[in-house]
Amino acid sequence: MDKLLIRGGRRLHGDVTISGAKNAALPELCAALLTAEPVTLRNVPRLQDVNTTLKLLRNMGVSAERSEALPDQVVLDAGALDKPEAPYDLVKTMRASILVLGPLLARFGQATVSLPGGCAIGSRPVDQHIKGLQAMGAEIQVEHGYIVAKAKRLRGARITTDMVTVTGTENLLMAATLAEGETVLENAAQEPEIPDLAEMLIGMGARIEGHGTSRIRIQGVERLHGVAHDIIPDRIECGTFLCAVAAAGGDVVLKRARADHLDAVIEKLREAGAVIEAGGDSIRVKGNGRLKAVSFRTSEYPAFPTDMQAQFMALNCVADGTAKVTETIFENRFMHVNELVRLGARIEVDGHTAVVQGVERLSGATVMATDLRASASLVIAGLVAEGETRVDRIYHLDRGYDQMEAKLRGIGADIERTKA
Ligand SMILES: CC(=O)N[C@H]1[C@@H](OP(=O)(O)OP(=O)(O)OC[C@H]2O[C@@H](n3ccc(=O)[nH]c3=O)[C@H](O)[C@@H]2O)O[C@H](CO)[C@@H](O)[C@@H]1O
Ligand SMILES: C=C(OP(=O)(O)O)C(=O)O
Repeated sequence: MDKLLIRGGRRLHGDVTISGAKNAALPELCAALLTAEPVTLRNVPRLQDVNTTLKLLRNMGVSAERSEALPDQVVLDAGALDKPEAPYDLVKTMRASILVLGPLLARFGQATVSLPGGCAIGSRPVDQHIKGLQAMGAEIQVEHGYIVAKAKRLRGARITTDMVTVTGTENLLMAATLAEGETVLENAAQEPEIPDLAEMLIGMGARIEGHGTSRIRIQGVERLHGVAHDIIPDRIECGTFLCAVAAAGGDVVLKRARADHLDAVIEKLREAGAVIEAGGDSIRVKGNGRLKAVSFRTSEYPAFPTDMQAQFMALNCVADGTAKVTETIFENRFMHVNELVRLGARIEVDGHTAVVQGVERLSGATVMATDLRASASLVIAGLVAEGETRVDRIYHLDRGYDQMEAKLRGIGADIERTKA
């Protein structure tokens, strides 16, 4: 099993190109199910989750290939789909597989999708996806671990989800594009990946207004057509590199980055003492000297993202002072704490809050990645720790970061992938 070996203490210099967003790529690959015409996605990141999604779509009879000449491009064709099913074996490694449910039901009138099950950061139910599709007229049974959904044709409805849900909003948005009449999604998620998906759907002929706000209106159409769409840059990958440079020190330009998608994180980094200069499609970050510990609370966009909580906590571990980190989205997203403590961090967890008392230095050790962003926080901690840090179980990292260690090596980090 692959591990990362990091020798800490190097400052980071140079530039890094940010990849396409995982959380936009996954729903957008699934959106290709909504049409019988070819769909081209550009700026598709090279991630395990993308590979899993392509495998899932191929298993249904969709042709889904990366272009050999242009490897960041994927061409999908769901014209010959013959099996509207997502089996457990493919779904279990990736919760975002639930995103095939809305499109399959809307275009084929039926879908059988395995329930995704729990995962390390929390129980993550999909009741709101089901409730929304039922409001659109779907008959849904949950049997033998599968969601079995049927609808002759979905019909528009007004749907208010109990909480803000990102993939829930995406599933219902995709389903509504082919429903009969108007759908209004209230309490919709506003994460940048939602307007990106909506723009792609509009390019396919969908009629959508209000995306990027908490009320999205969709007028259903009879059919959608093919499109070529560019995926937005990954704001979480970008935020991860911002934290890494701020913590390790140095001067790095992140290219193909969207500062306007990261306002809350950039504000906190500036409060900590990092220098951040936002350009048109790049961000320059300079870290010089010890940062100040900064408290924050995760919440829905545009507030501080839960997907950046672990990485910013790593930075707080070596900052001056004490910070309170409150997680409000997932009930079990502090799994990195015990591993950071193994590196010498001082952190106490009380319910949804972790109190981090900054220390002068961390010391390298062997640690274990427990989920995707936890892995990234351990990499950041390894970059600032004295001596060698070995991060085990990095298949979590590979799920959502495109060649992270190569990108870090490119800016001067001493990091390598090993088998031992
Ligand atoms: C592929 C993708 O885009 N993943 C992101 C998406 O996950 P995902 O879409 O799974 O997360 P949600 O926004 O749905 O979850 C928010 C909260 O609502 C709860 N909930 C959600 C749906 C539901 O039917 N019932 C329910 O109770 C969840 O358990 C969680 O506590 O948004 C999360 C929150 O920004 C991010 O951390 C993930 O990176
Ligand atoms: C939690 C995450 O992803 P997923 O929803 O795909 O598990 C994440 O990207 O941090």
